[in-house]
Amino acid sequence: MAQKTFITRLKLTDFRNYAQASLTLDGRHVVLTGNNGSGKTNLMEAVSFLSPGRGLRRAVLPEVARAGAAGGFSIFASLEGMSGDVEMGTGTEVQDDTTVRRLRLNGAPSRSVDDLTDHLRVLWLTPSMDGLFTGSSSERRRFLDRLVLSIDPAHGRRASDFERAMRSRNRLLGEGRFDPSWLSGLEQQMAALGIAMALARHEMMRLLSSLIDQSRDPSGFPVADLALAGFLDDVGMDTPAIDLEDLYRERLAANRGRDAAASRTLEGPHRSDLLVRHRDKDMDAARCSTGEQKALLVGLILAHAELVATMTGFAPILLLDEIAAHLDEGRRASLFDRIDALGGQAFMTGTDAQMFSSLGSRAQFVGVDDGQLLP
Ligand SMILES: Nc1ncnc2c1ncn2[C@@H]1O[C@H](COP(=O)(O)OP(=O)(O)OP(=O)(O)O)[C@@H](O)[C@H]1O
Repeated sequence: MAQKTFITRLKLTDFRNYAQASLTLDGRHVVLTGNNGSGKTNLMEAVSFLSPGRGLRRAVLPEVARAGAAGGFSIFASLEGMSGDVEMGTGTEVQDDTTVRRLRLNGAPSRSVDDLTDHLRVLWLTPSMDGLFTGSSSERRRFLDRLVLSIDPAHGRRASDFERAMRSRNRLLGEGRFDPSWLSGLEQQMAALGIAMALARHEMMRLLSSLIDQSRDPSGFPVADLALAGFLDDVGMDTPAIDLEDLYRERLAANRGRDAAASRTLEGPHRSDLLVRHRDKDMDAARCSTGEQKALLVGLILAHAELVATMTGFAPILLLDEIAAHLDEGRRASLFDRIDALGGQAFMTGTDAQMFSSLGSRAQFVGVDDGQLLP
């Protein structure tokens, strides 16, 4: 059984609609209830900032600090993490009109927010992800990359380095500078990084699919069949990585003219798509009903949380925004049982505490009222 990671204390300053707020937690699940617009999702967003990136809303950093606050925001958390007890402090500072993210671990400044992954994995599901299957492939790629990142933290660096090399290549091609020595260097980098990204995504799919196949889900969330498409579909990812790299590099070199005409690189991991099918209905997720899509997504997130727990040995922190809405009592109860069985700390929100009654003493209930926390 995976060990638990959990937050014991949280303190927010000038974060969204919170001027000052603090919360002491005892390791149980946390149910946040309150009216619309009271600050439930904001609190979850604060927890999501305890992982690299821009949080569960993919926020533009300057917009996160409380409107009217003089500087940036700050979040302090004490937690029992993957490397023992740790104090985390993160937030923003405004320097010369630029907002920069800061991180302190146990009081010492940290080089990079990526260091957060030494201590904690935070996964989330929010209503804004409801359109994942019908939305653009870029949203599904981002979703997939977040899944990969939680078991392979180097994935984020690979993806941003690939993007940088691709942008440079696009710029050279756009300016008509076909100098092979520059282009070859960039294409070499793109091939190494792009194939590493694609292999990491495929490995994630393989692990998640096998876990989904093995687990018999008593809560009845539908089984999803997962596949990747859109990059090197004609080759197959079981080809040795070195051959895949050579092949992709050769294709980039051969397609310079075509890419220059299109003003972008037409082949690469930036064009991949995650394909999800409802197994029992044998139907593309995008064609399933809204409720079925939501159920597929919940099933995927829970399977992913189980995978993270298995791979890291630590159950992740889960942020589940409005997860209980639209579920009947029986389904809700089995969902809570499955969340509980993960062995981690889950934060859940809803407007009505009654909806979470079957959690009983397994959860701490916290009221949220206009940027105030009422434990
Ligand atoms: N930077 C900010 N400064 C001050 N207030 C903000 C800021 N950003 C968002 N808000 C406010 O936070 C509130 C939204 O909070 P949040 O999304 O957490 O609500 P919620 O409790 O999850 O509501 P719902 O049940 O409707 O989802 C809104 O009133 C919004 O105006």
